[in-house]
Amino acid sequence: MRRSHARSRVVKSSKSDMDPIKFQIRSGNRSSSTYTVTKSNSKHSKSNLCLIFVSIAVVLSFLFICYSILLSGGNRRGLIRYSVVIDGGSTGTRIHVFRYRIEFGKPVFEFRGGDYASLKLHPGLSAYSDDPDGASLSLMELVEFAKGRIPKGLWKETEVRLMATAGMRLVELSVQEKILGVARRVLKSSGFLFRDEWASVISGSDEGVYAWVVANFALGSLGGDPLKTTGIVELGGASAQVTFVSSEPVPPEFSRTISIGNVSYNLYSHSFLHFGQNAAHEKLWGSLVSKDQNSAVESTRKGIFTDPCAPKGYNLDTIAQKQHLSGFLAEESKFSASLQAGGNYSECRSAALTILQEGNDKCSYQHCSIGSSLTPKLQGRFLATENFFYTSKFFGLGEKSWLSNMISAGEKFCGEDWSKLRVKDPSLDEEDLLRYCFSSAYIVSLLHDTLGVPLDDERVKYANQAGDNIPLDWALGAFILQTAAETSQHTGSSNLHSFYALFGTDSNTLLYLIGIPILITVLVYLVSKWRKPQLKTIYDLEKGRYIVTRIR
Ligand SMILES: Nc1nc2c(ncn2[C@@H]2O[C@H](COP(=O)(O)OP(=O)(O)OP(=O)(O)O)[C@@H](O)[C@H]2O)c(=O)[nH]1
Ligand SMILES: [Ca+2]
Repeated sequence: MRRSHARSRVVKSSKSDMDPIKFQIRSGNRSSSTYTVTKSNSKHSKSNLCLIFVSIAVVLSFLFICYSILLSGGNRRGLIRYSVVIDGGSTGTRIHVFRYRIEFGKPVFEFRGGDYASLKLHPGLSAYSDDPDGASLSLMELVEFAKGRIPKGLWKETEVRLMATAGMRLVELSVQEKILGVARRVLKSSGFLFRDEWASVISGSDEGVYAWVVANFALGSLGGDPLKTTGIVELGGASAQVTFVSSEPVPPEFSRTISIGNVSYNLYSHSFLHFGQNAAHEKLWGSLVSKDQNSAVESTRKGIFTDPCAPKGYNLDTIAQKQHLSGFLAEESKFSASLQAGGNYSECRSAALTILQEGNDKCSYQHCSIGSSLTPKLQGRFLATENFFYTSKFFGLGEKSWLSNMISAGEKFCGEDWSKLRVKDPSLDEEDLLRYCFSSAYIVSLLHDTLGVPLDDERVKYANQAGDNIPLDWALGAFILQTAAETSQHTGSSNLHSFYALFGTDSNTLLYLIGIPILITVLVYLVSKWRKPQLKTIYDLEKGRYIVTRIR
């Protein structure tokens, strides 16, 4: 844009060899004048340009890294995972919520504080045999408990599994499927990651292996020398489990092999269904009131049966009624007997042994221990969990010689008058208090009379947690095995883990390693922009003189 015969001169600023861009501006009635806007010279502009590119590139890479971390669930969250296991037990259903980290491709478990929470609701799933839909209420309450402990953004990648045990094994298959169907509906709509096959009744052998895994994880022997591992013997409500590394040959139906890292463990693992403490006690009562010829105890007078495992003065009518109503009695044996409390520990112990040996006559091995199953001679150290722990704690038994002290504690408790026992423990539910007489006899009969553990054997200790207060609950073992297997599958493919491996795993480190260089670059760039303004001199025709002006 330019006016005729106007003079236009272009003066290059002596100060810099910049290429001029010329244009004329008409301002009002004043004659136009020519300004020279000069581009910065190529050298200066090149350095600014590459500075701009560098800072943009670095800022973009920083954003990409943040984005990829967020995409994988956020920095700390990208390292954090959750998992949920529901234990469908005979006396109750317990949900376990686990939080863990992936570090260098390996899962890191803590099982305390915010890393672990559990809630148990009564009754167990098998109690809903007549009303399977009723099971949904307690399952939904358990799911809400878990949701309250997992960030909503992670629900869809959090796996939930329901594993039912002895209580459900005792229920007919068709009823099991109905109850599992209800559970699957609830878990499918929970918002967590769930597949139908993740709700099932697990085998007793699996339950024993999982209990063995958490015990040895807690003791730090998982992954080490098989002969330095610790066995478990677990006295549940409906079943009892025995799992340990056996150097004796083990028939295939009792043999389990698991590998941790490059170590293989050849385990004996078996769950004795119906031989849990509550189931065995029910069996005792059933044999007392039925006319069953091999009843655990003889009747004193016609129709009057004495229960040696009930302290004198305890009213057994409710128990007898319940046995009768629960159909525990064989059809042909009409309910005619009445029960009276005998309170005699040694008779109770021999009644317990009779129950433990039920089925021995059908033994197909060279020798059977419990029922018609084989148990190799126990070797190495053992942790005795669940009812072994609860009853030992109730009697205040120390670790030392706890098994032999169980006898004297049981003799005292069973022989005491019921009214005195009630006064001593008024807060306890009557049936729970009553169970301690049978339990003290059943424990000695199971470990010593049946499995051959010497009364003063210090290799067997009772416990319900180990190591760093890790609960000895088989559900934790199931979670450990499941997570370790999944993580080792995924580690290879996830470059994010190698990213963390490179930059370490702590979010602060990431921040420093990436954030500071960015900051420096941006500061350098900004300072460079704010350095003293680039000035240039131009000749103003109108004013007829040189003026100094700044480049934008
Ligand atoms: N005395 C006492 N017994 C308990 C306590 N908690 C659980 N038990 C008993 O310990 C046994 C096993 O506990 P859980 O594994 O929670 O019971 P469960 O899973 O419903 O039973 P199973 O299906 O046989 O494993 C059962 O006989 C319970 O009655 C407790 O606090 N005190
Ligand atoms: Ca259990």
